[in-house]
Amino acid sequence: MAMPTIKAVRAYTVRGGGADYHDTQGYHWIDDHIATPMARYEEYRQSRRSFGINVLGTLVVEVEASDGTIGLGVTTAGEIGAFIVEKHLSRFLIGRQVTEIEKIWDQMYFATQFYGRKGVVVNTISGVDIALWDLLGKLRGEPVHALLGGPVRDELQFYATGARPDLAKEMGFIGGKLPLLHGPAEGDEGLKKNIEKLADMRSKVGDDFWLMYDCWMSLDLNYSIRLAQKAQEFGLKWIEECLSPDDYWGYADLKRNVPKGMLVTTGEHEATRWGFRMLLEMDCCDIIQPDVNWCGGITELIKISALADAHGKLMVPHGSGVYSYHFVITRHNSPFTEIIMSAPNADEVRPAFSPLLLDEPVPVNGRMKASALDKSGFGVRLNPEVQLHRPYAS
Ligand SMILES: C[C@H](O)[C@H](O)CC(=O)C(=O)O
Ligand SMILES: [Mg+2]
Repeated sequence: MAMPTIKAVRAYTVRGGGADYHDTQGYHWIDDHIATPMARYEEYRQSRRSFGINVLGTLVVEVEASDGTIGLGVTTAGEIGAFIVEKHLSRFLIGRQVTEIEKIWDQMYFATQFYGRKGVVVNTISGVDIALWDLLGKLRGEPVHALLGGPVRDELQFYATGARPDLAKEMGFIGGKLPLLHGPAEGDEGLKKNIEKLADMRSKVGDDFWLMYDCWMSLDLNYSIRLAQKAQEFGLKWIEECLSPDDYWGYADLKRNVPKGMLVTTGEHEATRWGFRMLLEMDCCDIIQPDVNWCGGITELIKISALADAHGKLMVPHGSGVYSYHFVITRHNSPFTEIIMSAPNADEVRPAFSPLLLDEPVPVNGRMKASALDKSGFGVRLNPEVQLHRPYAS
């Protein structure tokens, strides 16, 4: 079957929410005194926005085929990403068959390797890759999950990340992941408060509900082990992203030293098959958590997921809403998935990319039927009311 070719690539930026879920305004639990690597500086401890966690903003990529069909991808990369798409990556797309996804990925990655490999460049590649999968699905009239081999189960199960696991339990989720509030710079007093918070939440949710701590790269090995040991009494299911993503050796040590039964997870700031190969071969964790928006997109996630499977590990993606759902439903080693509670008080379920995308399905009672994903491509569209800016139109 002759497929259309790619006729245009457009990159837009958006402020105030969308893919960059840290790009919030006013009070939001996600910006409220959370432990970070910058919390060693008192002036950056209270708010993550104070050190620029929201500086990138959202990148929207549109890839248009010769028949006018448009594939859409969004990610965290903002204006830098828009520059990379329009000035560098578009040359690997214009005039190509829309089915050339693997070759386009390879060319985007190796052409940017001298200034890329991880971070904002791979976020940007991910956004383009997602738009290509969306376009292919739309042209074939199939959901992306069908292109990936189809569902292996009838529904997705979710845990919720946010400040209120007690409310998440009432909403039907299988677990709640709390942000760790205090890091090593706040000493033993902070450690005590972290444990009190967990104990309080455990008393509210009962014994059978999963509770996890997200440490967002903010700890050192010793603090992580002490936290894990003290948290065991309160049934902490996993301890997440304790250390710098570059400290593979520290993660391997941590995994050997947490209490038996407690899981170590990481990977949301890791990228590509090579980064995840390090985590897997060095036995750094029990669950890897690539973010589809940041790890290289769907094309790279296929490889990362297979590597994890071959190592007997689970792959439970970080965030990325509908882009994760289409993948998770197709893989046995991804038995559940995450939703980050984007409501400021974590008291209601909102679509991950709201208000930027329309038609994104949300879990109901902590679950989502596979049939909710049965639309062409990723089944989402841009909200016409959201203002887009195209800084580098070529
Ligand atoms: C809550 C965490 O600090 C972060 O904002 C989100 C995250 O790491 C996760 O959902 O995982
Ligand atoms: Mg995390």
